Amino acid sequence: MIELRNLTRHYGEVTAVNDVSLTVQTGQIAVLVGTSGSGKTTLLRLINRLVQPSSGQVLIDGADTASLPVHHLRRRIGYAIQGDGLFPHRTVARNIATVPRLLGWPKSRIDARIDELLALFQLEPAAFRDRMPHQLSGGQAQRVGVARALAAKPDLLLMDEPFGALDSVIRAKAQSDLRDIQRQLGTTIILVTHDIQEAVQLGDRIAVMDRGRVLQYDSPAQILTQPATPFVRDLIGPTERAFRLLSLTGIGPITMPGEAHGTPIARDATLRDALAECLWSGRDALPVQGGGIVTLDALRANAAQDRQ
Ligand SMILES: Nc1ncnc2c1ncn2[C@@H]1O[C@H](COP(=O)(O)OP(=O)(O)OP(=O)(O)O)[C@@H](O)[C@H]1O
Repeated sequence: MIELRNLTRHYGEVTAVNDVSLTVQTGQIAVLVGTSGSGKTTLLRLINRLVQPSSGQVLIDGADTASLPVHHLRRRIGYAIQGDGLFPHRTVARNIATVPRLLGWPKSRIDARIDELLALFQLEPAAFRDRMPHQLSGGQAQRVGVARALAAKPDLLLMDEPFGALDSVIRAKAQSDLRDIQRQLGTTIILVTHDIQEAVQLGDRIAVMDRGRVLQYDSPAQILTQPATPFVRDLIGPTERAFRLLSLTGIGPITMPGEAHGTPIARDATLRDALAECLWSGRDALPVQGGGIVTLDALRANAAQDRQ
């Protein structure tokens, strides 16, 4: 569990982070969103002490990080940044091995970990181990960057706009890969993004920041349906919120017995997918793969219920 207690950081006249307190449970993803200059990156860097707090504390599993040597802390906390940050003159394998080597892991353990992570990120180890970063696509380099951050099995992974440089197709894939990998490894993640949809899709909790303060720290559904301030409401986009909310729920709960025509929708589709398919194909009901149907009426009733 990560606890931030009254964290503040001043830069001269500017208060980049202003009295922030929040808790991230082990194995959860917390996403920091907010306008440019709201303090997201500074808050992230206060956690691994790339930036020193003016006041306040960071506790990991109850231990104040101020009492830990900085190098020890950085090895327990993975850090992945936009544009991957790979060392350009080191192979993929050497990049991933950076922290395990610092920790003095035996070579056999490091080699096994490199292959395990490459396979996890769907990069064939034999083909990618010895490549140089310039021989990777942007999406592949990004995955290697995240693999490197995870190499020494950190308690916590900090990610600063990790998918910012990717196109929307690769970005969606990288997001769902991250979710899967996070579930498999149980890593606690704190992630900064500008993209509200990314926050809604990835976050167990979302912290909305403005001028150094956290205005609301809640589940995506709470943020969407009960924005704490007009700023939060505007940031999540009043015209988009209905669709964002639909994207949080699978079709399972509204699937009912019945028959419908046309191409079936996947059983793990979201309510948003189902609505889009109804609108696109001009159907009032969709068959669901494996049996049952989803109707436009049920989608509408569900959306009305979520708003209450
Ligand atoms: N090293 C620094 N020296 C002086 N001011 C700084 C420094 N780092 C950040 N700031 C200021 O602190 C505030 C918060 O910056 P920060 O980078 O944390 O915001 P951000 O929300 O991550 O922004 P962005 O989304 O644009 O990356 C800004 O006003 C910024 O100018």
